Amino acid sequence: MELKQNEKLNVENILRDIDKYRPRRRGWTWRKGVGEKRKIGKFEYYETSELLEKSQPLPAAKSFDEIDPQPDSVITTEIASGRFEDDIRRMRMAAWHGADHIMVIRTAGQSHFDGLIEGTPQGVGGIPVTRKQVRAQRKALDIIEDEVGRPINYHSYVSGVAGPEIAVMFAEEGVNGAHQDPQYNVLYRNINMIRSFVDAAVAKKVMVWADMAQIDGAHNANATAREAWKVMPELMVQHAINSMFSVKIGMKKENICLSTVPPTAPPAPCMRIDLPYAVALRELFKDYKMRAQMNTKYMESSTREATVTHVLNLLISKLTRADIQSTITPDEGRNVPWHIYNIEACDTAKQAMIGMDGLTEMVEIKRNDGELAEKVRELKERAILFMEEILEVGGYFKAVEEGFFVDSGYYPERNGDGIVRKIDGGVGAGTVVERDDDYMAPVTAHFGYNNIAQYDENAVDNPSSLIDGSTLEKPEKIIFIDELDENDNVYKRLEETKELRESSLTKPEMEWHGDGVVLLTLFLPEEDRVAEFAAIEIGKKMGLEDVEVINKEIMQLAEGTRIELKGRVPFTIDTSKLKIPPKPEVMSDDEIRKEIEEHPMKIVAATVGEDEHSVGLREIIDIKHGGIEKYGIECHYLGTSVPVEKLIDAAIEIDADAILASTIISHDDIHYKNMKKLHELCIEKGIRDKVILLAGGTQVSNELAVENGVDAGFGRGTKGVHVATFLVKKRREMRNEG
Ligand SMILES: Cc1ncc(COP(=O)(O)O)c(/C=N/CC[C@H](N)C(=O)O)c1O
Repeated sequence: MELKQNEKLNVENILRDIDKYRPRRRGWTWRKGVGEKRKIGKFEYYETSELLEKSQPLPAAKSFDEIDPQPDSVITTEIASGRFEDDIRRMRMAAWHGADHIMVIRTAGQSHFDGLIEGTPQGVGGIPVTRKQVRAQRKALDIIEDEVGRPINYHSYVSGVAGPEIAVMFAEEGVNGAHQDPQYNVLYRNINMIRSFVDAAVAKKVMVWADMAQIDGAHNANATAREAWKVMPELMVQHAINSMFSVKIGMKKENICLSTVPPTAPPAPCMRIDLPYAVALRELFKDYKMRAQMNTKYMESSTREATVTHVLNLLISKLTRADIQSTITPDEGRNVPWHIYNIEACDTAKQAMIGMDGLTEMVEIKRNDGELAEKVRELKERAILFMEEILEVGGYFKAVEEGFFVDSGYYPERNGDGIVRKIDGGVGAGTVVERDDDYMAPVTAHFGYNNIAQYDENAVDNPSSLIDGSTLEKPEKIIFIDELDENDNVYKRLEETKELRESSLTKPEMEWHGDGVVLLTLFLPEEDRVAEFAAIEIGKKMGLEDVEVINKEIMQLAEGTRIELKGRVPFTIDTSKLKIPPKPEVMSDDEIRKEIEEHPMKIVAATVGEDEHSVGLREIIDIKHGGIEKYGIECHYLGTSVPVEKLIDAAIEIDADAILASTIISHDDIHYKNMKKLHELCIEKGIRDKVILLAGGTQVSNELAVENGVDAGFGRGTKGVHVATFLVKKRREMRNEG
């Protein structure tokens, strides 16, 4: 299957023969071309990776020859709608916007499932990670990565009481990365610590076989702590525990990624708190990879505020190191992430990192003296003291029993309110049993005593040879279960949205195909409670259903409130009935230049009426902005607030081929009234059939301009080439008629 950029990804094709799909590779892929300087467009870049074959550049790229430089860090987007089939389209959007690490959140509470879930049930706040859903998404990512031209890493979570089973399924299905950190089970899911660490050892051993990248769970302490900056010493200890445990299991350090989050956010002086921590961490763990997370703790419902915080987080990444730059959607503080915000998050990371390309060639941090040096040293000392105290009390399990972790004190200060777990408590307590002497498991990547020799000396290094290969060698041995629930499955869900896929009907969506959700931003000159309830009324009167205010920001307590409202539209739009005007044709620069050389052209131009705006017209004329002068057209610019009469007299005086009237102000439709006046006065003066009349401005529509007598109207986004093309074509038409 190959994707065509102007065709939608067909989910049914992905599901077809899904039971026969095999992953194309194992393990994690870092970006290529990192460390090489490269010229992209007119610029030299120091810290980029190879370009994509296909991608969606930033909006401003239209002023820079549509270049789309790719940062050197892998960029992550987290996807969590609960319907994997809808998420596949979002993955494609994210890949086009530069994401090459797709992290799929699991459905709420899957950590407590003590086995694999099968089929394709719908999830909540994430998908129930099942073999079929993983397989379908990895298969989809194969064709998406072929389309954009860069490998994409697929990632989810190995945790909970079914950790080892998930790890094996991920290894079988070609998953490229996973969170794995037994501390997560213990602290946040209250799973018995002995069970968690034994499971983690088994799971990590399988992840080593699959060459998966591992992300730890330290960021959770940041998110859980009362005051996030207080747990900085502890975070380094948590990183150390999981990293060294992983090394002991055989995981290579370049696959061990520390999940590090800048702990604070404005209005705290966050750079002075977060930067020392980032420096200390990277120095202590210089042989490991850094997975820079963006702050999720201090995110409210303002996407703007979250984005600014995230740009500050990216500055820290650029000043220190980020092998993986994970993005958090700016709407995570208000709903399960929507497509548009996954893409905003990817663009924020790409835009900021490319904008800061090579920054440290000019700016370096004051590492050896002053506040930073003191803070770095202090953080390292606190972390080492913390680790030493763990050893003193008898090790990690004892320390957890004594509530060492996520205490609200800034270690060694302790407030006694840390998370306490008992060695013999929690989910799965007492479920770890000693292996019998004759225990043997004929499987690959087995952790611990396997006693193979007593069965076959030759199989010691290859236990699965006893059963002619395990599923890791013989994927045909995998038991693929298609569906378990005749109602809660992808086919039923696809039935619901079939009409939107197979007809010309369409609906807006934010999270799921056909959900009808739209987002409105409005301002009400009321205090926030009044504004909130007035906004809901407005949404209802507009015919929206399930109207909900998802963000409100006080502009001033009495003067007014900014509201963001979401609601559902109950209707569809039939795209076959839309009247879509043809895109303006554009001639090539050479073609236009040749025509003007053979038939010189003169124009007069001005901003008419009482209108002082000149920028737009200058962009259309001036050679600097790619204006029409660059084709050799002789332009006579009369300035701003020029009366229509004066503009016509000038055109007559130089025998102009065309008059360009710019008109930005649109109060009381003055722009169309000036166009009508221009047209009628040219008729009065007897030149209307000899001169081309063009009008332009941000509020101008071609239909209304032509209705008011001019030959064409040019609105927002018009470039010189559009105007020059029209002038050449219209004059040819007039010459043929003449
Ligand atoms: C080490 C670890 N294991 C498992 C899970 C998930 O496990 P459940 O299925 O119990 O939710 C997590 C979750 N972290 C949140 C993702 C964060 N937004 C991130 O980008 O890292 C985790 O950190």
